[in-house]
Amino acid sequence: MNISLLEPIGVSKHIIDELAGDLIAQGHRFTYYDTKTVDAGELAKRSQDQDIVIIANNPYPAEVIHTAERLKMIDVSFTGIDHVDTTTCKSRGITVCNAANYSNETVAELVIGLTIAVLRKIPTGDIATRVGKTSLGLTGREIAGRTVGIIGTGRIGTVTARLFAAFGARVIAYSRTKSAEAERLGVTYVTLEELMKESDIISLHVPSTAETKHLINAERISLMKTDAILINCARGAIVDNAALAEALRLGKIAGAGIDVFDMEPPLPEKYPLLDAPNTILTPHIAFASEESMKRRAEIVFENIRAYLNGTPQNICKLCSSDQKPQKSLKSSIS
Ligand SMILES: NC(=O)C1=CN([C@@H]2O[C@H](COP(=O)(O)OP(=O)(O)OC[C@H]3O[C@@H](n4cnc5c(N)ncnc54)[C@H](O)[C@@H]3O)[C@@H](O)[C@H]2O)C=CC1
Ligand SMILES: O=C(O)C(=O)CO
Repeated sequence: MNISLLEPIGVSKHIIDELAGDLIAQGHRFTYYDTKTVDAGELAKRSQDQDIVIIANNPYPAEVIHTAERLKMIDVSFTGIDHVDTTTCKSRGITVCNAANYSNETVAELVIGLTIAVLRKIPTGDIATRVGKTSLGLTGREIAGRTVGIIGTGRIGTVTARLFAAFGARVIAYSRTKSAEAERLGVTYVTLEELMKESDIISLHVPSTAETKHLINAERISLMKTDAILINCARGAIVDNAALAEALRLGKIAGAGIDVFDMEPPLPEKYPLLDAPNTILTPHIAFASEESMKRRAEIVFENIRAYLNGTPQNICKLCSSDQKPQKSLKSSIS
C-alpha cells in the first residue's frame, strides 16, 4: 500500500520514522511531508496514487478526494473531522478514522484553566501587576459550589465533568448520548434549556455538525444568568459568536473563554470577540500538549495497522445528517 503523511502532526521526524518502521518492513511505501500546505492543489498532488493518507489541519475537500483515485482510508490526526468532506468519502466508500482520545485530559485541563482565568481575572491581574497597580477590583469567584453545565458528555466532556466535580462543583449535562462514567460521577442530565438557565459555567463538548451549528445562539445565550460564563474548546461554529460578543458587551453574561472560532487563527481584525469584555481567547491550543502530541501520533499509526489487519478502529460516522438533533433528552438518549 502507498501510505502518506501529508503534513506534520506535531512530533519529530524521528518519532514518525519509529512509528512507520514496521509498515515499511512489511513492504508498504511510506512518504512523509514535513511542510504544511493549505493549498488544495498541493494536497491533491500529495494524495495521488495513495491508498492511505494521514491528514491534520488542512481541510480535505471533495476536489482533493476526487483526484485521489486509489484512496481507501483517510486517517485524521484530529478528534474533529468537520474539515473532511465525509459525504464524498461515504459515496466513494473511503474509511475515515480519527484520533479519538488523544487529547481528552489536555482539552479538559485548558477548560479548567480558562475558567479559572476568567473567574479570577488572571490576565487583568497580570497587566495590573506589571504597571504597578494593586489588587483593587480583582476579587474573583470560586468554582467550588457553582453549577457547571457540560454540553456533550462524550470523551472530552466526561473528563471535563470529572475535573469540575473534583473542584467541588455541581455538574449537570445535556448530551445526545449519556455517559455512564459521568453519571457515576454524579452528573445529572437536564434539557438544554434547563442547563442554559441553571449553569454558572457552561462548557461545550459537542462536535461541529449540521445539527450543532449555532446551537448556542442569541436566544439560548439570553437564558444564561447574567453572572454566568461560557467556555468553548470544541468548535467555533457551535456558537453564534457575533451574538456572544454582543451579550458580553451588553453585560448579559459575565465572561467567556474561547479557544475556537469561525475560522482558524489568525483572526481578522474585526472579529467580533476580539474586543469583548471579560473574555480570554486562545488560538486553538486546547489539544496541544507534549503528551497529547505523542499519543495522537501513536493512535494514527495504530489506526493504520488496525485497518490493514482488517479490524479498523476509530471509524467515524461519515455523514452528520445521520445524526438526529436532540429535541429533549428523554426522547433522544441512545
Ligand atoms: N479545541 C481543540 O483543540 C479540540 C477540540 N475538540 C472538539 O471536541 C469535540 C468533542 O470531542 P470528543 O469528546 O472526543 O467527542 P465524542 O464523540 O466522544 O463526544 C461528543 C458528544 O457530543 C454528543 N453530541 C453530538 N451531537 C450532539 C447534538 N446534536 N446534541 C447534543 N449532544 C450531541 C454526543 O452524544 C457525545 O456525547 C470534537 O468533535 C472536536 O470538535 C477535540 C479535540 C481538541
Ligand atoms: O483534534 C481536534 O479535533 C483538534 O481540534 C485539534 O486541533
